[in-house]
Amino acid sequence: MFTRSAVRALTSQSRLFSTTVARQTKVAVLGAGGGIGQPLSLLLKSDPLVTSLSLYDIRGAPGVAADVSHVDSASEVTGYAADKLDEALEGVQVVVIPAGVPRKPGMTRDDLFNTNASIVRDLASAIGRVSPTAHILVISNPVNSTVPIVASTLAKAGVYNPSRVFGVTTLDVVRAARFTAGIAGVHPNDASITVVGGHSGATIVPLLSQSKYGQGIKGEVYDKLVHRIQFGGDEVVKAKDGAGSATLSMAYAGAKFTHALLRGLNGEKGVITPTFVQSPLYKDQGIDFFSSNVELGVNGVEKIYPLGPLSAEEEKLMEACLPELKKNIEKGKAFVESS
Ligand SMILES: NC(=O)C1=CN([C@@H]2O[C@H](COP(=O)(O)OP(=O)(O)OC[C@H]3O[C@@H](n4cnc5c(N)ncnc54)[C@H](O)[C@@H]3O)[C@@H](O)[C@H]2O)C=CC1
Ligand SMILES: O=C([O-])CC(=O)C(=O)O
Repeated sequence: MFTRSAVRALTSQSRLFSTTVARQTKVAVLGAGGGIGQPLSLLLKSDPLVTSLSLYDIRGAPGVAADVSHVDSASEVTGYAADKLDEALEGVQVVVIPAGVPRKPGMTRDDLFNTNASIVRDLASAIGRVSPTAHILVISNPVNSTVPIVASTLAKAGVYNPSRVFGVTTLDVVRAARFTAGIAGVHPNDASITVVGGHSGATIVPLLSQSKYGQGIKGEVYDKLVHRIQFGGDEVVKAKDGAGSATLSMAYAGAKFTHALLRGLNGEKGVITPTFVQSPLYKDQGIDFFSSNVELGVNGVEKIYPLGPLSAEEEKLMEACLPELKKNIEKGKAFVESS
């Protein structure tokens, strides 16, 4: 006999992987040995839309692969050591990248740029060479810069397709639903919130006014909620006290976004979620990449939705978001230009 909370847990589990129809999809995780990479690999092993899982890291991927491969789902798992990147990328349709260093207390995501920019550039360059038509899901921070780095690296190699490069901002969406549901006293599944902009502090803009349960939250409670959504990452960095940043919730969010993309690639219609992509929405202000609701389909990005009506508070949040986002994007592009 299931308790009510057990039934709820099963229901939300089935929300993570809501489809059982399978097609042949090979997914690679680059950085599979890390804090995100390991649980993400486990979750992807359980995804019925993944038929083959290719796990790569400069350290430890064969061990993670041996471990995860014993899980009794249908997919095949192979691990690749540091010198086997090209083999890991052979024939993949989707590449998820959580490779790179995480924050310590007192650091911003931008402080990771110097280390992670070259890691992401070199991985993108290998993808462009070995699997140029793969869909690339970038988790490595700072996402506002690493996504332009991937795009510019592929463009330099002559293989860039903007429909196939995504910054994973799903953790912001997951947090927004969880935190809003906590205030409204409802299940997070009912409190879905569109989060737009980018993935760092002020560039994270939750559109609470467009949500049934978000729109009633006002005053100090609203301000605190917005701050918590924008700085949820810092909350985890502080609590981990030098041992890294969000890994488990990020693995969940990464698996959720990957599954959404696989549903779209599988031909399902109406798969819509926020993600950071090359976007026309603020192009007139010199901002080429932006996160908003995107319909995912057989080609990757099928349709980029406009933001819809914003409240006065959200207009102000957007004013703070845009200049910072623009700077982060330009920094990423300039890095590849000068490489
Ligand atoms: N997009 C988002 O919402 C989030 C992004 N992140 C970011 O994800 C990244 C990874 O975080 P964690 O897993 O906690 O770090 P971690 O240090 O635990 O794992 C990173 C892994 O990347 C591997 N790696 C380093 N260079 C590599 C290369 N050239 N090729 C392949 N693998 C390589 C390392 O060996 C390590 O196993 C960080 O940049 C972090 O800031 C973290 C949480 C949320
Ligand atoms: O805060 C960090 O550095 C990791 C991250 O992106 C998040 O948790 O949102």
